[in-house]
Amino acid sequence: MYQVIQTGVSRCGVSRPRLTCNDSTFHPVLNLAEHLKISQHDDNNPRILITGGLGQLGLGLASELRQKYGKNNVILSDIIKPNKEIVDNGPYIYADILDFKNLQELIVNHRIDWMIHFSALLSAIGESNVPLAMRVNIEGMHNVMELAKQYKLKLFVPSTIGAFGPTSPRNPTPDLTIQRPQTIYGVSKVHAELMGEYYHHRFGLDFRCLRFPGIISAGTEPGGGTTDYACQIFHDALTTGHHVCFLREDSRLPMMYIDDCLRSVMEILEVPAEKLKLRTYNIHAMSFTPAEIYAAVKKVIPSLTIEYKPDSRQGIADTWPMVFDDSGARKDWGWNHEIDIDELVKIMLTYLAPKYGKTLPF
Ligand SMILES: NC(=O)c1ccc[n+]([C@@H]2O[C@H](COP(=O)([O-])OP(=O)(O)OC[C@H]3O[C@@H](n4cnc5c(N)ncnc54)[C@H](O)[C@@H]3O)[C@@H](O)[C@H]2O)c1
Ligand SMILES: C[C@@H](O)[C@H](N)C(=O)O
Repeated sequence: MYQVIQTGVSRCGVSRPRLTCNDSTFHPVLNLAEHLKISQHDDNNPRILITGGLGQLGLGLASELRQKYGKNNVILSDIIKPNKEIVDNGPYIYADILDFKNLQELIVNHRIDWMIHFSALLSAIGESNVPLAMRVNIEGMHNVMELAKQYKLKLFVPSTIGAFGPTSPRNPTPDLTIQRPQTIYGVSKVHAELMGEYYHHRFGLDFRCLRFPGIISAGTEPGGGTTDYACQIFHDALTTGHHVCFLREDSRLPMMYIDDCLRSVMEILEVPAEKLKLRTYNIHAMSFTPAEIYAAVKKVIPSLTIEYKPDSRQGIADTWPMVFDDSGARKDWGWNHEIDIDELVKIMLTYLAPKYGKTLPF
């Protein structure tokens, strides 16, 4: 009855097996809906589907959205098998963004109103498998955008500092400027920005896009990007006491704590359309180098040591913005970050210390 096929990738780019069923009486969507009771939507709130929801950002966003719009109105999806906690916390469903018909079925059966499109291969993983990155980041995004147009969904797609390249002004980088990225990740994100804006002007799609800095979180792992060192240094500070950094000490990049990032998504989803002068905005919080974050962590954990062993990710970082100009977002819809570098260090270490059985001096 069941067979194993290979499909898509996990967040680390490895092919994952998936079970399919060849029994024609078995209906995966309806049976799962019945099982999870996800057809019982709460009130008149929007019904929201998150793609790629088991990565660094999706779980946190689902939690915020569920608090605001109701648990059963927010459906997490991915191609990864969820653990029990994820399933207990609200509706979760399998959705491969390369499968147009399946996505269409989900949107119809669950009467989806908004879509948050998180599925992607990030910068470093994308360079290690360019054909797959093209499929997931470009073909998958086409599927999502076309369905959002057909079913008149509000669509949020994140972009990134990686959507800029060596010919862009890097300090600061404005909303509208030269964009000639040199990674497949960046190329696919510029394509998503342009397609979303085209669909908005041509078909009236309510497309909203924020360019995120490198996102730093403790509760979820980063998915294979160029900014991942800025998460890893906190784990190393509390375990081995030594961090091997894959970027040079002076590589300045824009960064943001996950709470600010998730709040930015919650806010942009609700901004009245007439306030949006752009459909793609930069958002900024802080900007630091490995040497600066090392010094900030070392203030709390003086025994921490670091060595710099730049690898292929250095070549990517060298082409990215150092500081984002997000004055457009601040002016048009009131964006404001809350967490700076010292606060970030305090939050990350406070969150992670119990996990590693450590006590902190504050
Ligand atoms: N995390 C950051 O620092 C950052 C910064 C800028 C922009 N973004 C963007 O935000 C979004 C979410 O980022 P993240 O850090 O959570 O990414 P992540 O790599 O942690 O998660 C991406 C998810 O996409 C899923 N995926 C891969 N192929 C798929 C497919 N065929 N169908 C469905 N899902 C598939 C993966 O299983 C994974 O769970 C991405 O679009 C990313 O480009 C993230
Ligand atoms: C910056 C962002 O898009 C991601 N963290 C990456 O490094 O690829």
